[in-house]
Amino acid sequence: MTAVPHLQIKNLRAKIEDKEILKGLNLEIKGGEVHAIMGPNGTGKSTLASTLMGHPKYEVTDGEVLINDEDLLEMAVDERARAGLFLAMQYPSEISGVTNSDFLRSAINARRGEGNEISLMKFIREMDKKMNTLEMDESFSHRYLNEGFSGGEKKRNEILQMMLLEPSICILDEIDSGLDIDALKIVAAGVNEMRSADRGFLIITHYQRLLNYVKPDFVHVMMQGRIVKSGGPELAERLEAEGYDWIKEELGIEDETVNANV
Ligand SMILES: Nc1ncnc2c1ncn2[C@@H]1O[C@H](COP(=O)(O)OP(=O)(O)OP(=O)(O)O)[C@@H](O)[C@H]1O
Repeated sequence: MTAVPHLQIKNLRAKIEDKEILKGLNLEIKGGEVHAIMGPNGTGKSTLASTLMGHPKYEVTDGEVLINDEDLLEMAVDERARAGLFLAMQYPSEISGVTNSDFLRSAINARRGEGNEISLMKFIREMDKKMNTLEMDESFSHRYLNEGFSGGEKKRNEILQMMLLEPSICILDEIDSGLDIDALKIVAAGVNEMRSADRGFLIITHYQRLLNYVKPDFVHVMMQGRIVKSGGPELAERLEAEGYDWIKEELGIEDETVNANV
């Protein structure tokens, strides 16, 4: 029996160009759980996602992150992916000259390792199946990665990648932005299909509407580079209805921007 995946973030601090963005963030995600993070613009949500994935522009200055009890921060980006971490990016990159299917197959094989590559037939079958679920036209498999994709098509493609890679800890950074209502439901169905006891999710979003379709177990509010409040789905409903002022008042926060607390 494989152990339940587990991500532990302890007192994480990170900076970019001498500006501290993450200021002692704590969070724990286990397999089977869906966590949502909401928070005002510029409070460090994407920084958290990129820091966890190992983007070199962020420097970790303190704290610890463990994935299945192993030190995530010591791992190179590809090792993090192999350890089961996945990030669906807020702004996916375009790569001209590399077809979507070549990219996806390389990513799967890199994860599976030498000698354990997926056969071409199996890959095509899997990709077709997942593209069907996401209602993506077959042409997206041979178009260059994200090149000319609309905002919503890029987001669907990120979820396609997640479905094919089958990671154990999935970070979805504003996967709902740019999606029309039908696309939102399709993407949410893709995420829900992936929910299992073997997989945990961290969903970064500004809007309750995604959480109507992907029901979170925990909702966290991030301000000034750390989690300042946690609750259940009712917290997201209150944020949608009332915004963030009540939390700032409750916690005595005068300015929610990260600069205010440097
Ligand atoms: N290269 C950089 N130099 C200076 N500051 C930066 C740099 N990159 C990011 N930042 C700052 O880091 C802060 C956190 O940005 P981040 O994208 O993590 O916020 P966010 O909570 O995801 O915001 P949003 O909700 O708008 O997506 C912002 O104030 C941003 O301007």
